[in-house]
Amino acid sequence: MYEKIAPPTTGSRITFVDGKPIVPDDPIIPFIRGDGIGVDIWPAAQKVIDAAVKAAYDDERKINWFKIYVGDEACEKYGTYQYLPEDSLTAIREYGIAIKGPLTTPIGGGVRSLNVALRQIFDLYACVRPCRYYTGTPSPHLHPEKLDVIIYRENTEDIYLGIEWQQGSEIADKLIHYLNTELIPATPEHGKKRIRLDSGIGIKPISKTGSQRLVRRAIEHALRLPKHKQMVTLVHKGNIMKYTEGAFRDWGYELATTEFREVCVTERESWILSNKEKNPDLSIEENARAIDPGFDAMTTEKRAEIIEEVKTVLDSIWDTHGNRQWKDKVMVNDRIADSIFQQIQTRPDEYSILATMNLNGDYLSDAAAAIVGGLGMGPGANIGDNCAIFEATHGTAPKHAGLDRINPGSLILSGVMMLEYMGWQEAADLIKKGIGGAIANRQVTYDLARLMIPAVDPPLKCSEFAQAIIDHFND
Ligand SMILES: NC(=O)C1=CN([C@@H]2O[C@H](COP(=O)(O)OP(=O)(O)OC[C@H]3O[C@@H](n4cnc5c(N)ncnc54)[C@H](OP(=O)(O)O)[C@@H]3O)[C@@H](O)[C@H]2O)C=CC1
Ligand SMILES: O=C(O)CCC(=O)C(=O)O
Ligand SMILES: [Mg+2]
Repeated sequence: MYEKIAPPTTGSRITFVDGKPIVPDDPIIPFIRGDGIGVDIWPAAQKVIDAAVKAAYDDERKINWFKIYVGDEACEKYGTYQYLPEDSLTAIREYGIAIKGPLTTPIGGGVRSLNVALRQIFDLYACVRPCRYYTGTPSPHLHPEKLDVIIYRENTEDIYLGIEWQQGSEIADKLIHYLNTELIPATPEHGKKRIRLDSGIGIKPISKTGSQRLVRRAIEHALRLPKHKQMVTLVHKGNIMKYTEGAFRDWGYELATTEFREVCVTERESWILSNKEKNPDLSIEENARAIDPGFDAMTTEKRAEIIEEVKTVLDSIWDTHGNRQWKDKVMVNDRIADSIFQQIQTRPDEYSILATMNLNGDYLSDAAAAIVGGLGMGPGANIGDNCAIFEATHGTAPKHAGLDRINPGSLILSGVMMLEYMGWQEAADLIKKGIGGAIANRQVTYDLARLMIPAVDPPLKCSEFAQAIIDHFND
């Protein structure tokens, strides 16, 4: 079945039932070392994960690692441009859960991004990136501990579909001509707009299916959080792009108020309900005026729409959500993408799960990681219904490769996410404790060392940081 690799001779397969992994005590887990700093951070992460499993379960549980090849290492083993060999895809398909170091986006060879290709091949539609603060981590913010968010980033469409045509290519020219002469003139709202003839063209598809399955996972995750963190914020630029970004928001709300009706309340619904709770005699129109301060300046139609909204909310959910019952539900709200970048800095504690389309989530996950210590502390998971691949938020950081200096924290924390996903919480908790202990004792790599006051000099090496984490398991 495999051309150049062989699975470990001991261990069992992880299987999936209804989108959930069924994990044996001796799972076989494929790993991709990764390019660039992969040579440094993967061995460090593997050592910490193995030590945590051993410390938590002694010999009752053990991961049987299966080395597979993607990226530069794959080209060495399988030949030029063999970045993504079939062997590796078969292994991930067979064993269900994998973990990987970062991969360089190759130039040539017909592959855009190996990282994106893996997410698409296995339909890993939810890119989950938690950003939480470990005490003692240096940060440019006064209160980084107030940020504790989980980004749910759609992982298969938007720019990740990568459908675009180069400026000057035959198809780009044809498409521009067709748009300028047929489609745009046939759409009155586009008026006299025209696409410049020397444009490259990219397509931004946002589907209802893709949006709702992502938001579904985000709401399900919110339901597992403590009450005060049960909140999902739909991040979008719907004020500018109604039918893609705005539709993502609308489909998110639709899902929350249908499939999750009993357990969700939207922000606007909560205003309507609480207005009536504060003043039971409030008329529908007064309530509408209170939720929309610009009410009196609106057109008659718009006012009627808001009055209808208030009436529908009170008629349909007052019994189940009124009288403060909504306070026990998952709060679903939305924020414009540019605004959320300042909100996570100025009012971080008002957010919990941020559900985003692809591009917004890419930017937001690096920015949020910066608040809690930088990319060295930014873990991630790509989750689908039959497979999951765990990896850090950052890339291959080539200038640091092979120097045993980079921070492995991001991949180690991705390992924590993997253990939690497997239900091996005790091992995950040991690692989190170890990371907290190492940082609190100022045992850190260069990235955190240079920001600490006073600076830590010399910083720990990558491998030494891994050992320090293990040494702090039992603090
Ligand atoms: N999922 C993946 O595998 C991803 C792959 N990539 C790919 O990686 C390659 C390099 O991308 P690039 O733009 O340089 O971005 P990177 O994320 O690789 O690195 C940018 C900078 O971020 C900091 N950084 C990254 N990782 C760490 C870490 N573990 N610890 C501490 N600091 C860290 C370093 O900053 P400093 O030097 O200032 O300390 C580094 O120079 C490209 O080919 C890109 O396509 C990019 C993103 C994700
Ligand atoms: O694969 C790449 O080159 C970029 C991926 C990326 O930026 C991400 O996953 O956040
Ligand atoms: Mg990115």
